Amino acid sequence: MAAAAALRCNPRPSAAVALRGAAAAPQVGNEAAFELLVGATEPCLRGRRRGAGIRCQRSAAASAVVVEKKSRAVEPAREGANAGHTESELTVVMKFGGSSVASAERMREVADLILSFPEERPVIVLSAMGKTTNKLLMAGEKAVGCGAKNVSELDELTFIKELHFGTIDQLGLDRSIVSGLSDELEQLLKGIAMMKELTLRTRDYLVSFGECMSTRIFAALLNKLGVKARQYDAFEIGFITTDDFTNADILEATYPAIAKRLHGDWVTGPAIPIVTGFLGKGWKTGAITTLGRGGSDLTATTIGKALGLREIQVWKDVDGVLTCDPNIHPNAKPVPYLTFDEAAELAYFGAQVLHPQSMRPAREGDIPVRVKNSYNRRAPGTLITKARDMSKTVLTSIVLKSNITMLDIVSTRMLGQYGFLAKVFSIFEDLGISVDCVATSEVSISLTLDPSKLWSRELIKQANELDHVIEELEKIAVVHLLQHRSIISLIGNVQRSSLILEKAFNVLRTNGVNVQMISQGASKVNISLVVHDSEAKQCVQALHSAFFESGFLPEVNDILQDDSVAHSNGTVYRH
Ligand SMILES: Nc1ncnc2c1ncn2[C@@H]1O[C@H](COP(=O)(O)OP(=O)(O)O)[C@@H](O)[C@H]1O
Ligand SMILES: N[C@@H](CC(=O)OP(=O)(O)O)C(=O)O
Repeated sequence: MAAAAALRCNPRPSAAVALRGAAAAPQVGNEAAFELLVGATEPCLRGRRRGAGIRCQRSAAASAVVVEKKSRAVEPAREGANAGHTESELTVVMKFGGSSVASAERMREVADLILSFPEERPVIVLSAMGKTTNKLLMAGEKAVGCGAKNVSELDELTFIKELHFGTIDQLGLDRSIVSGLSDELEQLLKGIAMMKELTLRTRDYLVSFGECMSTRIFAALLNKLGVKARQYDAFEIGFITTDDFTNADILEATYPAIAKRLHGDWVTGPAIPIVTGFLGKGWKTGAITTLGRGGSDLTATTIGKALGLREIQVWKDVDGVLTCDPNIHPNAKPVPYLTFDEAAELAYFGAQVLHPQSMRPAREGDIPVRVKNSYNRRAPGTLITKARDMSKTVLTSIVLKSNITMLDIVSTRMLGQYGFLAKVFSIFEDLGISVDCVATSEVSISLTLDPSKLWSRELIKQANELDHVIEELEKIAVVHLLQHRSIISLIGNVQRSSLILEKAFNVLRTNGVNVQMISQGASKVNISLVVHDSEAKQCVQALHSAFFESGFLPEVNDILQDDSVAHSNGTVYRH
């Protein structure tokens, strides 16, 4: 890990540039759109400098792990069709999640959506189709115990094959695009069945088939439509990660590597890059890694920073980031603007809509992120930028993270007061466990364990690991383990914390809820309240009604009622 850390170098902020709106462009025919997409002759003056995000020095070690191999790429149908138009640069990255590309019909829709922005030269990042990742994981779990001869009959494998081959048939494409991968997948499942074991490394290899198949199908579709596209597996073009299977971190060497590859290919033969989201390559093992569930958002922001693009767009199945999870409250409303800090906090504390780490490259590269709805293109979505006018903002969004573990740690006074806090945190450091919410006094600490780390390492399931933490802490303290707790995070303007807390506690008292811990992050955008799981949903619903539906935040409602959205350069367009 020390060597991995050495590969990182400090990101530099890049100069802000004017934003051009992603206003709905007039529809054009596919051929015309193709010419516009890949054939514009003028240099991209409005965009960012290419590779603005790649100034980091590449160490010898980093160079050694950069993968330049070209393989498994679907070659464009019209190679060379735009020779002589190589001055243009890629402008945006557009990421489409599993729900956006869940079927043949959705793939057609997404192709049409991309072509409706003929002025853009996009990099496309795709997730696996629909629920493919879940199905692959389930197939792997079942394979462990089903015996090699029964693998072909697994419902999940049948589902995955039918989904992908069915989509190919409906789109009029050639089954050979994914037949090799489909065979390889079945072989892998047989291997798992024979070994009776599914390691984290094998899980990552297993789930990679989802993105590898969806991108091949989509690239072939665009090529069939006459729009030159080229498929890329992220792990073959320089996405270098730590070897933390199922939750790998992107290493700094990634930025220059992917900028070189994507830009280089674009210049020599323009074709829309279609890149697998979610996947990388472990720098030591050379094996396929994944970036944690929902990791395609991070793939997109990494590409945005690497290429210094004008904008990063993440297309979802909701009208942007909402005031709370729509599954908890059906009246959740889109939030028009967020800062990177707000979005990062929101994602970190459990809003499924964005990957927890995805804001980091965007913030480092100062590249605006737009969250849009691929099912409702005209909805303005959410624009996430470095700064925004917070003067009228009180609360932006309410986030719930359930089933977290809380520890109450009270000193036995064996150590001095100074030593106590240091010792407690050194135990977490030694065990490699992050904590998120913390409240302390001189002799006691309440804390919650980092949910994102818990998910990836399945710490709760691995009771041994939790026991180990407690065992170590009990050498210096009395420890109470409190499970089935929820963190309710109030994301907004903590400069107005008294107002937020007054309102929130009023609501909670009215609902008879006792808050077990409060923590106000140094980031100044988040107040976290810990309550029991059994009360959490009801609390979020009551808080949402009080803050967003009762006229308490008239200025927010004013913004939401206005169907216009302002861009960060101050221009406003109407839908
Ligand atoms: N605050 C929130 N705003 C928007 N969506 C949210 C929020 N919290 C949870 N969600 C859920 O996140 C989903 C979108 O995220 P995700 O499924 O990862 O999208 P995709 O697969 O398209 O990338 C929505 O369908 C919604 O159910
Ligand atoms: N397919 C992966 C990666 C991903 O980003 O998916 P989505 O964009 O659909 O959340 C997952 O399900 O986790």
